[in-house]
Amino acid sequence: MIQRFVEAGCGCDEVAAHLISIDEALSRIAREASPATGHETVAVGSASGRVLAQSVRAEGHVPPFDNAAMDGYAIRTGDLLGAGPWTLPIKGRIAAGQATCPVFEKGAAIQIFTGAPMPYGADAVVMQEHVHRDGDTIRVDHAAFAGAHVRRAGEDMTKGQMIVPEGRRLGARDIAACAAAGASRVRVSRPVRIALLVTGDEVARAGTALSRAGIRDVNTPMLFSAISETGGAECSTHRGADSRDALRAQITELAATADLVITTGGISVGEEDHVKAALADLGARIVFSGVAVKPGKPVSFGQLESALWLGLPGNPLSAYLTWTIFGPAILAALSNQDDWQPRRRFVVTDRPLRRRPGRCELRLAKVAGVDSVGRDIVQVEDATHSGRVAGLPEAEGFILLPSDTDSLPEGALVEFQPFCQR
Ligand SMILES: Nc1nc2c(c(=O)[nH]1)N[C@H]1C(S)=C(S)[C@@H](COP(=O)(O)OP(=O)(O)OC[C@H]3O[C@@H](n4cnc5c(N)ncnc54)[C@H](O)[C@@H]3O)O[C@H]1N2
Ligand code: MOO
Repeated sequence: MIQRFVEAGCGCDEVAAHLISIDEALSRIAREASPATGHETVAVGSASGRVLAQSVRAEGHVPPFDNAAMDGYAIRTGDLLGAGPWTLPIKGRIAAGQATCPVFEKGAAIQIFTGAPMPYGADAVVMQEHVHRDGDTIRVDHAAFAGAHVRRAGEDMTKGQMIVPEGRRLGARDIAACAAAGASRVRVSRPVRIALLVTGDEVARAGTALSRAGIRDVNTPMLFSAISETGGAECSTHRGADSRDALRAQITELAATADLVITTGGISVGEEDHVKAALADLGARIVFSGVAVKPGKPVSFGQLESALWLGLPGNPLSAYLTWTIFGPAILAALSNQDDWQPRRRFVVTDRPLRRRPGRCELRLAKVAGVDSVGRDIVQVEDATHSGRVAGLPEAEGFILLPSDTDSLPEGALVEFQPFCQR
């Protein structure tokens, strides 16, 4: 196993000692965020992204009965004794879904189709390609072993077997197993209620004309989509004004019903950055304010009454990357998901890298090959620009350059976090 050689995000920033590491911020989130209460029962087909609140066990054996794995003929291997070939009369036909089966007669065969129940007395299926059929008889040239092409009752799941444990955020693979186990409805945590408040007077609503100093709103659709990708949340979107009084009123209203209020923008040090001041006015408890990460330094987290608050920077790449690092951790805590952890792995760089040390730097990256010992080689951007998003569609994730690293040779081992985490 490869050991982590430097804690990701550790160390101090060159300008602000109050910045904490990514890992410290994640552990504060885990410590401070507790589950939003409430469960509900939903159809298994609609449960993608929801967190299971009650383990799913197999309600019966799966498959429930012995059945044919191939289209062919159900036979009794005891009838194929001595040297072949053997000729057997066909005495009946069983299709998948056919509940009443013809009685199997010793020395005979029943035509059978994939998924059809095995007739009592038969112990193997000979594929139709492996017999010569002539009217109502088949000629079998090769002996079959007992159990050939038969799927045994319970070979996939046995009655009562634990299939998906409580605390799992469900994806298609879990849903497949739940459905097979007979769980047509599942008990899940209620959706996390998120209010997304995007601030900035310069940010134009989608579909409106840009003023001379206006820019397109990236954060609203980007974060709404990122939240949907994780799943298990209902997200309302709101526009925030660049005014402390207005923000105070808006945040108060949103925090009254949301489990999590996410703000973007307005958390840096400028005179026009009013989000933190508004939260301070409201008596919010700040769990952290500033992380030694580049981009995304101002990212902040706290609690206001019963709602959590995640303050993301306005710069879209900063907002996206900090959401990717911290958002799923917060959603995991709120929805009682217990299998969440950052899925970082070690990869090697495709080129030498130089940078100014200070904060843990995130650089967009994509896997571009494999080295001679099987490690993924990632193609890394030369620099991180917090306001640029044109590189996002091609990126598969980002590497984390440790805070005290100023240069790395080509082929250096670095941590990589893929996008699309649940
Ligand atoms: N004097 C200093 N200035 C800044 C510092 C600092 O330490 N000292 N930190 C810089 C860093 S790092 C970041 S990150 C930003 C964070 O600023 P805010 O979170 O307060 O964000 P805003 O100032 O509101 O916006 C930053 C940038 O992003 C654009 N933006 C905002 N919202 C959207 C949106 N919905 N869609 C697209 N683009 C958006 C906004 O127009 C600004 O250009 O502060 C630095 N400054
Ligand atoms: O920390 Mo900021 O996100 O670099 O622009």
